[in-house]
Amino acid sequence: MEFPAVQLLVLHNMPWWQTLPIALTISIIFAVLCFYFWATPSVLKDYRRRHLPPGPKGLPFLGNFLELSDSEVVRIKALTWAKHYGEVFYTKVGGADYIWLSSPKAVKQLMDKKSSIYSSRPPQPLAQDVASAGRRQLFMAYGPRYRTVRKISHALLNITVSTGYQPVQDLESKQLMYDLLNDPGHFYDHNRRYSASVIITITYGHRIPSWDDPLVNKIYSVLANVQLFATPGVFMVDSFPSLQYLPQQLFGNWRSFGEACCAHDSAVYLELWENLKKEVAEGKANPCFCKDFYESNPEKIGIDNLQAAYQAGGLVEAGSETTSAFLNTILLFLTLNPDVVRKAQEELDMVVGAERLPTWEDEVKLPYIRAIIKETLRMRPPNKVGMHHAITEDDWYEGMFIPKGSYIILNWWAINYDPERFESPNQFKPERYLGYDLPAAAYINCADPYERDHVSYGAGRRACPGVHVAERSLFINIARFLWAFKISKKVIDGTVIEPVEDMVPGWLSVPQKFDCDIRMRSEGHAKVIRDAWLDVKKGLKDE
Ligand code: HEM
Repeated sequence: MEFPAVQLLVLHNMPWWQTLPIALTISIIFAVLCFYFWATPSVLKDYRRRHLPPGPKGLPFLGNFLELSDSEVVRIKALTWAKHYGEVFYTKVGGADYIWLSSPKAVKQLMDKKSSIYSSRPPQPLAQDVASAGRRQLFMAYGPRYRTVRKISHALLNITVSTGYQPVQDLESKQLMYDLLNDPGHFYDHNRRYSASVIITITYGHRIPSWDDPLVNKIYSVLANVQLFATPGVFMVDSFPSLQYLPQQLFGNWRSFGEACCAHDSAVYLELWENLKKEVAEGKANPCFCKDFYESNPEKIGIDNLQAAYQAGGLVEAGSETTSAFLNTILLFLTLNPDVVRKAQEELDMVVGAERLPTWEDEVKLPYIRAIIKETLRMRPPNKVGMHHAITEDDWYEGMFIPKGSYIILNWWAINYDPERFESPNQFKPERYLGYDLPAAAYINCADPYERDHVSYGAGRRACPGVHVAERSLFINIARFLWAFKISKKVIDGTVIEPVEDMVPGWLSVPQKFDCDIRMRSEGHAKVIRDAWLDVKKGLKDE
């Protein structure tokens, strides 16, 4: 036990300048420990934390960061932990508490019924404060500004207004079928063009007639930024928000990166917004959300120019890649499941016949098509992690303490894959949804949480306001696609090419490009598609 004493003696005999590095090291360790204890809640500071939900033990300082930082494996962990620890479990990243809601009941009781305190978003110094200049609705904390932007998006996307967008979706869907007929090899980008064109027409009043349109490049360059800075684990600062107070050089220069993203994204959105204002001034603006929004004088309700630009651009972000990812995922699952294609075509032939395209009026008579869409949403929720909300007050659930400020995660991988509700959950079986006669939007509000079809449109006050637009796009295109085309695995020189089933790296569940073979069912079907598109095209003044 004489070691410390010997050390002290040695230090004592050293000239003072030689003790400096040791003193510096000790000070840094002391400062880091003080910072950690200041930033990290503990049972010592709050005894109620003894009642936190159960969960996997994490490492000191890091908590469960390492297990949660790879977005490709989080969903597997999320499922395993839900099985092991139950419907509400706890993980930790640095000083942040993560509460995972893994049953329909917990989601209903907390996110839906107590939505006034479960509807914020966690702090994201990079993704929201710096890279989005605090203005992206999707990442915005609950508060007066959020309530204003939410009101705007709901006014634009509620069920009545959304019905008014059907002619836009009908027209774009006719072009999509025509493009698939003439160039089936590029189906992936045709679906993306469709989705971008619908939401850009609704928002800015301009179509995207081709995937090479320069506007698409601009918008997708913004989406690429979002995909990068929103992916958990890529930048430490959004997992450990208190790191924002330390020099950014220690953490990948996150601030400079965020500022560069913000400069780029703001320039894209401001240019679109300023062009729109000019069109309105010159009396040339087409009817669209931005025109009505600008004419309503957004400054009057506290929306500055940049917020207005992000409000419009944010809709395009939220509505384009999500919709096209699902269209492409459905085609992937159809390629892998020829029996499903056969059953869907039997239904379509019986209800629609071969002489005309399916329309929205057919939807109630096409339960199998609706079931295909629900089954895809169940199997591939829109992101790989789960949807993060944040709680703004302390709360309790069945004897478990939920501290204010916790990340509340809608664990859709566990809920949508629960074998008790969905037998053989890894199998694509649309039949399980026969009898679910309502659209997804109606199930979001159903009183019995176990009657909900899936949770892939979120929950509570943050649930997707674009659900009506999204569901109409998925229905009309999948019904028309299956009515018109055969789809199967590609065969080259007698060899069957298995389609890639993986998703692209990043946060969102976007399928990778994959091979499949798409052909017309008959010349009669091809003629209906050609006539439908050429007829609509005649009326388009911009082409
Ligand atoms: C299949 C397509 C889509 C899916 C699966 C989807 C799903 C989601 C989910 C899960 C959320 C977050 C919910 C939560 O935090 O609990 C969300 C938010 C949002 N979605 Fe969608 N969405 C889709 C399409 C659309 C479309 C087409 C639009 C616009 C036309 C849209 C607009 C929005 C907006 C504005 C938000 C932010 C809501 C907020 O934080 O207040 N979405 N969506």
